[in-house]
Formats: sequence, C-alpha cells, structure tokens
Amino acid sequence: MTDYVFDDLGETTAGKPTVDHERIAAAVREILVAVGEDPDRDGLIETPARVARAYEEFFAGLHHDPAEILSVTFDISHEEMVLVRDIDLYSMCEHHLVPFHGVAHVGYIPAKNGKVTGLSKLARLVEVYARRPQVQERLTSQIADALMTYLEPQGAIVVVEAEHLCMTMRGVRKPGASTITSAVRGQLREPASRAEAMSLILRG
Ligand SMILES: Nc1nc2c(ncn2[C@@H]2O[C@H](COP(=O)(O)OP(=O)(O)OP(=O)(O)O)[C@@H](O)[C@H]2O)c(=O)[nH]1
Ligand SMILES: [Zn+2]
Repeated sequence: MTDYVFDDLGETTAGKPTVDHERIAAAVREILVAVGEDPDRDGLIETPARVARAYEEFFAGLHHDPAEILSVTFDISHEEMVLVRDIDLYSMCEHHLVPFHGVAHVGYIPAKNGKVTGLSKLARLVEVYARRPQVQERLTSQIADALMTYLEPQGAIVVVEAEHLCMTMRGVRKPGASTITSAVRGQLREPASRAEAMSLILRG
C-alpha cells in the first residue's frame, strides 16, 4: 500500500486512496481468469494491483471540485477573449472503458470587471472532467458550464478533438477518425463572435 497517492491533478492525498484498490484488483483478477489467462503467472501477479493504481489516476477527476480550481481569480481587467489551445487530454469512454485522447481548446470572455482565472486552471478544469468515465459531448459541455457557473464570464467556448480507441482497436476499427465537439455559451453564441473564436481555435 502506498503512503502517498498522486492523483495526477497536482495534488497529493497522503494515505487517502480515492478508489477501492482491493475491489478493483479482485475484479481485474476475475477478468484475467475470464479471458483465459493465468493471473498467478509471473508477469501477471502484480497486474491487478497495478491496474488499481492506474484506475486511481484515470478517475481522479471524480474527486476534485471544479469550484475550487476556478476559485483562483485575479484582478485583471480584460474584456476580450482568453483562449488556451491544445490542452492535451486523456479520458475513458464510459461505454467500453477504453481511452479516448486528444486536445481541448478552452476560451472565455471575462465579465466586465469580472473574474479572470489562472491559465493553468483552464487545463486543470479539463483534467477534472476528463479523468472520469466520460462521453466526449458531456466532457465538452461540462467544461463550458463550469466556466459559466464559477467565472460568470460574458461567454465561453470549448472545442474538443479526440480519437476514440473504442473505434480504433475494436468495433468499427477506423484509426485516424477524429471527433470534434463544441460547447458555446453566452455572448460567444452570437454568429460573429462564434466564428472569430472558431477561427482562432481551428487555425492550423
Ligand atoms: N456520442 C458518443 N458516442 C460514443 C462516445 N464514445 C464511444 N461512443 C459510442 O458509443 C456507442 C456504443 O454503441 P453500442 O452499439 O451500445 O456498443 P457496441 O456494440 O460496442 O458499438 P460499436 O462500437 O459500434 O461496436 C458506439 O457507437 C461508440 O462509438 C462518445 O464520447 N460520444
Ligand atoms: Zn467506447
């Protein structure tokens, strides 16, 4: 048992695992038996415990509060768009529990004399929602809705581009297919603002 659990969101929770390691390990052992493997052979003996540790990272977002992340605000007067592009993300498709990965682009227009958060907090927000069992559409809208709720900006835009391994290594098997989802809120829904934001986000 580890003393410190690194949840990959930049926090350390001393001695407080966020998942039930023993239960995950028992389930993984069962899966190995069910697929016809010997869970007691040398290479697999530690695997259930390793998977439990990996799952703790994959699902760390379930135990983080977006309100806390976006509570760090600065007194900066800026009423134009703030956009962080190409935020790497890894998530787990909730249908098959295999990864989907890609990038998120997150932008908002702060309220007049309103809240501006730290740029890294936008990336942390992506992590909080990505590190859960997810579908891409919900991931995209949850990020946009959190921005609207906690920063109360004039508008917000989130675009996620991702490749789903459930479409690549199984099922329809279409490697390279990417899915683009967007969520646009507030003033950024106006066609001109939306078009400008999209052109910044999608430029090559
Ligand atoms: N909308 C949406 N669908 C997703 C996402 N991730 C995976 N899926 C889809 O979820 C669907 C699940 O479909 P089912 O027919 O229940 O499952 P399945 O038989 O494994 O489907 P196939 O992948 O077509 O073999 C599939 O079409 C997946 O491509 C996502 O983030 N958003
Ligand atoms: Zn899937």
